[in-house]
Amino acid sequence: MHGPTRQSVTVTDPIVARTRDELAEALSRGENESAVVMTMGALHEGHRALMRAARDEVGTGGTVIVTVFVNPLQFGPGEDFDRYPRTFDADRAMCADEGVDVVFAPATDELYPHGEPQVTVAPGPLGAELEGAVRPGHFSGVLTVVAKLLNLTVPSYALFGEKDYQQLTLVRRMVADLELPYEIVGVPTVREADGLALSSRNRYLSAGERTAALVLSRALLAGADAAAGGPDAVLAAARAELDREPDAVAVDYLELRAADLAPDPRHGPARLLVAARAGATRLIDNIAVDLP
Ligand SMILES: Nc1ncnc2c1ncn2[C@@H]1O[C@H](COP(=O)(O)OP(=O)(O)OP(=O)(O)O)[C@@H](O)[C@H]1O
Ligand SMILES: CC(C)(CO)[C@@H](O)C(=O)[O-]
Ligand code: BAL
Repeated sequence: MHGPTRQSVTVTDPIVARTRDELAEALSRGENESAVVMTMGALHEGHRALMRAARDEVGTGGTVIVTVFVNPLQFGPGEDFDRYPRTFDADRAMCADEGVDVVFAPATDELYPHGEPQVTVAPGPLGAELEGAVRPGHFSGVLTVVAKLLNLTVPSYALFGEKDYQQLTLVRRMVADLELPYEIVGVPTVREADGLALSSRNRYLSAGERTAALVLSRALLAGADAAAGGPDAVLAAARAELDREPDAVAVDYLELRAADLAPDPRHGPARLLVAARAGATRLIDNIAVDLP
């Protein structure tokens, strides 16, 4: 009898492209479909889910690209651009683990060689609501860099997490309104076992703030569970959960929107969204709600 044999797994390092020329050279090697996952680095299991979904889209013969770029254009003054976690070695290791083919990690002046761009993408009215109301200019910065990264990576698919639901919605709208030839794929939110949505910013939280932050997912679940009672019941149930611990977090908004984020949904698929600060850390989360 033979004992168990250990299967050896070969992990191939992805090509790391720092310039647009290196990216073009790396992409010229792949002949099949490609998929891109755009990130700001500090990768976690949510990003891993996006990489796996990307691989599912293109298969083993396709090319999976991960971009790592902390985009200054989407940060306002006083936000955390300077202290945003930069963990490139660990990020590259996760990409290798997931069989990612190409990591595009440009410096700021590679992507913005003429400084701040003169021509940017206007996100429309939704860009000034919810996150956009708290972070003016944020979605113009996001959509501008997403458009640039789409056009540099030229993927068949681009994957975005539902955790940033407004971002996903606006990216879909940009692609539709500007006739961009890319398919946008949304990926469900990955959570810790206790419900907290994974986020690179979770690492800013103290133990007490992390516990306090759990009120967000509890409020969303309470809201979704109350869907049979209609929109007012959803909001009341979520609000009651937040009010149970008034000092846990400082809520920026709790809103129920249609699935496309139009205001005041009455029936059908809707989305309950929340944003709050736990200490100095801003967190967002959302959940699907099925209104009768
Ligand atoms: N928990 C998650 N589940 C699924 N997708 C996620 C999750 N967290 C982030 N993503 C997605 O990963 C992509 C890159 O996001 P990003 O690098 O900003 O990570 P993040 O954790 O959202 O960081 P931040 O803390 O800055 O919000 C986005 O499409 C985002 O929606
Ligand atoms: C899409 C994105 C990578 C653009 O900088 C960023 O907004 C993010 O990480 O969600
Ligand atoms: N995850 C969204 C990017 C940002 O907060 O700037």
